[in-house]
Amino acid sequence: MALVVIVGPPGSGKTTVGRALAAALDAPFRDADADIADAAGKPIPDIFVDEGEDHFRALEREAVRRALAEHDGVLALGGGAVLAESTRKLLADATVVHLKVDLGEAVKRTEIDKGRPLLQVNPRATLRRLMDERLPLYREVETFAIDTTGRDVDDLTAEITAKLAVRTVTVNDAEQPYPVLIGRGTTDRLPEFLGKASRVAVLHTASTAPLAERVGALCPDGVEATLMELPDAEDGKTVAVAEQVWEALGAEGFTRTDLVVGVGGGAVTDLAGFVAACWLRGVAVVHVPTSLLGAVDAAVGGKTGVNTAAGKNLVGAFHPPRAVLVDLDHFTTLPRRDLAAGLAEVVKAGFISDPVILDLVEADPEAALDAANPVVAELVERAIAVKAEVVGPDLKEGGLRAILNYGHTFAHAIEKLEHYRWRHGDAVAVGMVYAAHLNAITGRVDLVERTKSVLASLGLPTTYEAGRWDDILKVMKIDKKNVGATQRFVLLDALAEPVVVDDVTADQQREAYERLTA
Ligand SMILES: NC(=O)c1ccc[n+]([C@@H]2O[C@H](COP(=O)([O-])OP(=O)(O)OC[C@H]3O[C@@H](n4cnc5c(N)ncnc54)[C@H](O)[C@@H]3O)[C@@H](O)[C@H]2O)c1
Ligand SMILES: O=C(O)C(=O)C[C@@H](O)[C@H](O)[C@H](O)COP(=O)(O)O
Repeated sequence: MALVVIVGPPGSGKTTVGRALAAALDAPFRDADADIADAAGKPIPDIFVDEGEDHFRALEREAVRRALAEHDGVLALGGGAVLAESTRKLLADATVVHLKVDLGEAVKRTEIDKGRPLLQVNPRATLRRLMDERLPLYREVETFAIDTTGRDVDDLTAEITAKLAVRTVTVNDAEQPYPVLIGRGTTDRLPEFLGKASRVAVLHTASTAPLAERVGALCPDGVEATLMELPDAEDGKTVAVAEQVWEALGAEGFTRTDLVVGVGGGAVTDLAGFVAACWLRGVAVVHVPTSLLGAVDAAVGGKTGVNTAAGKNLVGAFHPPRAVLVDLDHFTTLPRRDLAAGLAEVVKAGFISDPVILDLVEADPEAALDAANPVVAELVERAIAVKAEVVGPDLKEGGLRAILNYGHTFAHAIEKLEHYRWRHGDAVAVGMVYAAHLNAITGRVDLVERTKSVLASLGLPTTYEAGRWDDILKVMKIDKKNVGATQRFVLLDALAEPVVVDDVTADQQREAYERLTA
């Protein structure tokens, strides 16, 4: 395992929690204070008495340097170890857990311990001074912080273990690479991505209001969070709603260094990204997707936009986020139908690039529909990895990115004809069946049955109303992929071999519709 370092003030529980964490991770535990005492051949209070604090700090720097180089497991540092700049530099690349505790509880936890030389006289005042002095240094080195006040060791260990399991996919955007954090509790990492913001606009809907409150509360003193509630789903993805948000930003005096945070499904993150792209010609946006679809698709890649009378997503901008915090805990409140809709885009990633996704879903569709099942984490990470590989080199859809539109030509037509009342993922599911028929009709690959069966196993629709071909064709003719009057489709030459083609005839298109609706 990789090294995990525990820091924090006296009484925060570094040794106790460190030991429990090591046991939970089945990894060795090491205590830097014990190393110092071993090296000196006497207990730490005796070092303070005999040689003084400066000598102790020199021993500590060396003990920590050695432990960081040698140890592979959990390492607890003494409370003052971060005072050394050389130690803080060494911690820059490590995973550092900062244990916090409030003063009253720290006093209680330390008062019976006579092994703490700095706390022998006036412990409360001394602890307060040490905590005030060292807090900025713990913050400087922390990967994340956990408040231990009033909590038991098992509870703390479970939270730290979950936070350590966070995976990061980096989107190598040409202008500014950005991280997509995937795991449980990633929402709490927001403070790392505030930059120089003194104002944060948290955009959300009624369904994500409690979470938006929590996100606002993560902003430290000096950073003012304003919550802005949007109409739900596609009703929020309009120019009129964007304009209301811009007016609110103006009233707040929102500047170029301030930050927009989108907390919600794909509709919220699309709107939040669009608002951020246009305000002052571009301010930073961080996405906290709360739907599966938002996490695996909408929040990643920098496509932002609104719907207009002309069609779906026809007005928008490419505006990559500063970071995406995919918190798997949020999916547990998603209705099954919305989980399934998100899985439609996951399955799309399987067909265009990563067939292991299809194998996983086919092996156990019910597990894929259970937000608490570990397979969901794997599916999410795989789908995001597919998206990151595509949008990194091609933000503006100059070529490769079009493959992400597999199934979407027909899907966007359904969405428009249904006045955006269909779930996006449902429409994409039907669109992929249409694309599968086109693959077969144009002599490429026959994945029709596999497509229908994997989607149906998730409870997704695989067919559409008959008798609407003329309306559908009309909408497909204004698809964004088209070049002039030439329609372009994303098809598959084989599984995971997508291709963008411009020679699908009118008869083939109609035939695919007939087969879809038969
Ligand atoms: N920008 C892109 O690259 C991209 C990619 C895919 C989709 N999209 C867009 O994303 C939108 C679809 O996203 P969506 O499927 O998330 O729809 P959505 O945002 O409308 O959310 C679906 C429903 O789930 C609710 N919801 C969200 N999170 C919840 C939670 N944790 N618990 C309970 N309810 C919750 C919402 O309030 C909403 O009612 C479409 O507008 C689509 O065009 C954009
Ligand atoms: O990110 C992309 O590029 C995609 O095409 C992802 C699609 O899954 C997504 O539905 C996107 O909203 C479609 O974009 P659009 O440009 O076709 O509106």
